[in-house]
Amino acid sequence: MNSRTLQEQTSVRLLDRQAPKLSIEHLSKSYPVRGDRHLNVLQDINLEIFPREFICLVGASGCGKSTLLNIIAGLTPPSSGAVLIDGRSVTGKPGSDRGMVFQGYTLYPWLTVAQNIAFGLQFQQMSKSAQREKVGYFLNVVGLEKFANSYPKQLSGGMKQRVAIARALANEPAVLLMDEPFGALDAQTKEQMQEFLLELWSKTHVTVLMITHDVEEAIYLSQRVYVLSCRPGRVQSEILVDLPEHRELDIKLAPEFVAIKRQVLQLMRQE
Ligand SMILES: Nc1ncnc2c1ncn2[C@@H]1O[C@H](COP(=O)(O)OP(=O)(O)OP(=O)(O)O)[C@@H](O)[C@H]1O
Repeated sequence: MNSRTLQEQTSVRLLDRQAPKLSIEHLSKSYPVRGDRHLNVLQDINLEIFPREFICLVGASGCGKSTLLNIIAGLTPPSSGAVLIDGRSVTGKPGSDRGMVFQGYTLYPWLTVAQNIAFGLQFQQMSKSAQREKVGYFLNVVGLEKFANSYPKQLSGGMKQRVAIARALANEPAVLLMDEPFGALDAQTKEQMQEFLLELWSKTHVTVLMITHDVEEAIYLSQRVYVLSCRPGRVQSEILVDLPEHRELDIKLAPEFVAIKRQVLQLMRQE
């Protein structure tokens, strides 16, 4: 089986002396429900993401994946526990250290592609020419130079998500957080976007945490997959995706890929 235990992976990292980019420590979240009862959505979540890792989080619907990502992004407060980026606690307001891409298209319809990408830059102390240069760079990275002056309604779903990713990356986040970014796309566009995302990740070296329902997508994109159990959401297991870093779509048919997929699916069924 192409997986290592958590202890084995941890010892490899200790040898590498690598500090985590993002750490979640003993994080729990509950929502008040009727009367004085509480719904425990997340319980004692602990996870670590190392610089330049691409990590996916999978789990059944309603197990708290979006809640966890929203807490990391600073959109929802945790009930207890901490989120650390580069060792510093960041629980609180959303910050440019955490770029977020959602499933729904969240572009500003009245702004052009270039203006959407530039949106966060105007709040930074950056000259207009530096902003233009940065927008040009990210338009190039996501392959949309020709659409700089188009409006979101003139773009396909995949193109809109490229713009959303470029907008998040332009703020140079420490971690890129993605919540089912390709969930609304048809199967073919989704595969194109997966290829695009892997290429982008190898170009930018950004650290990524992505939520997906799609186990195949999680394995294709990531180095490790966290499986969340339900009610309350807990880290049920962590699978190492021991596949070459450079991946073509055909790898999804390889026996080692299928073996990891079987392992993840079995873990998800166990819970
Ligand atoms: N603001 C809220 N108040 C009360 N309960 C909430 C709130 N937000 C989420 N929940 C509950 O928390 C649980 C987890 O929701 P969440 O959206 O995080 O799950 P998920 O794993 O992302 O689901 P899906 O995969 O279907 O998107 C659900 O039972 C949901 O009803």
